[in-house]
Amino acid sequence: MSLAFALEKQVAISAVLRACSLTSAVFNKLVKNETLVKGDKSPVTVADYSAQAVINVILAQAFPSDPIVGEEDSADLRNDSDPTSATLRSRITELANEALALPLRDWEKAEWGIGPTHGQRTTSQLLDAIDRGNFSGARKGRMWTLDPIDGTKGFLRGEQYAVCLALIEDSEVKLGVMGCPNLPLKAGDEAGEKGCIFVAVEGQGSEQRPISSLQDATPIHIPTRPLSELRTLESVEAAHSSQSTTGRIAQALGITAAPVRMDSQAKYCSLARGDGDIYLRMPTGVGYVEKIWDHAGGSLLVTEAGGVVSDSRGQPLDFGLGRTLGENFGVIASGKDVHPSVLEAVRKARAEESQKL
Ligand SMILES: Nc1ncnc2c1ncn2[C@@H]1O[C@H](COP(=O)(O)O)[C@@H](O)[C@H]1OP(=O)(O)O
Ligand SMILES: [Mg+2]
Ligand SMILES: [Mg+2]
Ligand SMILES: [Mg+2]
Repeated sequence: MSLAFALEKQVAISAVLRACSLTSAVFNKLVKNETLVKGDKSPVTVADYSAQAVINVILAQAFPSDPIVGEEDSADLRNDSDPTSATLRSRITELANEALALPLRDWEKAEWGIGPTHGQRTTSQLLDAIDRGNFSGARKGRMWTLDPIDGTKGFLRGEQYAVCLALIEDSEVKLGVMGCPNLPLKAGDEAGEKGCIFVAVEGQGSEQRPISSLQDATPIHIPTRPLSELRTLESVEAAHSSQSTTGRIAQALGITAAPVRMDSQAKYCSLARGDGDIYLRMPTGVGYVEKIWDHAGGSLLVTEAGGVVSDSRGQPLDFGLGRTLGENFGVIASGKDVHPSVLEAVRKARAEESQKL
């Protein structure tokens, strides 16, 4: 008898790996006019669009009736009066076709829409594939959620980013697959091999595999450490999480080590394998609403590694509200044993901040 979600896991790993090979290749060749600035002022590159196209083509072929909540849409690419738009479209077509046509690994199946035997997809088919990600989310039923490049700013700096795909059923995350092409296999080993994929399935645990050697799955667990040795993990971008609030929380916990800052869900991955202990994401108060694709896979990876993920009030993240997590109360993730102390420190930090107002 095969384990639950065995096929979904294989397809998701294949899709994420193909997207990772694309994003790694693009980074070295990205030229200036291949980045757009979206309505919310965040950057998006040809790599984000083509990675979403690749993953959505594969999901559509393997699971044709599954809806997808994906970050990107093709609206900015369909502007016929803008010459940049045409350049981006042809680059995306080339990149996505290249990644889809890569040779099949021994466990991959051509019926997932991949491998050299499939013909080239047209630009129109690929833009439509990107737009398969326009599902609005739902409390009931099955859906995928995709962030083709989480941490686009990290990607552009040559630092951390993650290709993140998760399967949700009835608001619960069942499967998470995250590819981190720039993450060292061992924390801090910048000179060593980079490129990890993290996989979690509900009830089956969390694992890390080297991108270069996929068969070597290592189960990962959050270690137990004394409070005095804990390190916090937070965003590089001060606009994404209040560094003054996270500083107060760390202080209330008696943590003296500097925070480990990195972009993307690589923070959840680092926490799950014990490279940091407490992921703090505190609202900056400018009305940003967190999106489900930024937390679905990472939160399952942490819970399956023995941790707890909640908002800053201790409430579970709700993946059934639509494309967003609703009102932003932040995210707090850590090992089970320290989580209550972190929530207490959050309460203390908040009280101090309100006294200062
Ligand atoms: N103002 C904001 N506040 C919080 N998160 C944001 C904001 N703007 C963009 N993001 C998203 O936060 C995530 C990265 O945060 P971080 O790396 O700091 O953890 C990304 O998903 C990024 O989107 P994107 O996927 O476009 O990079
Ligand atoms: Mg983005
Ligand atoms: Mg993101
Ligand atoms: Mg993104």
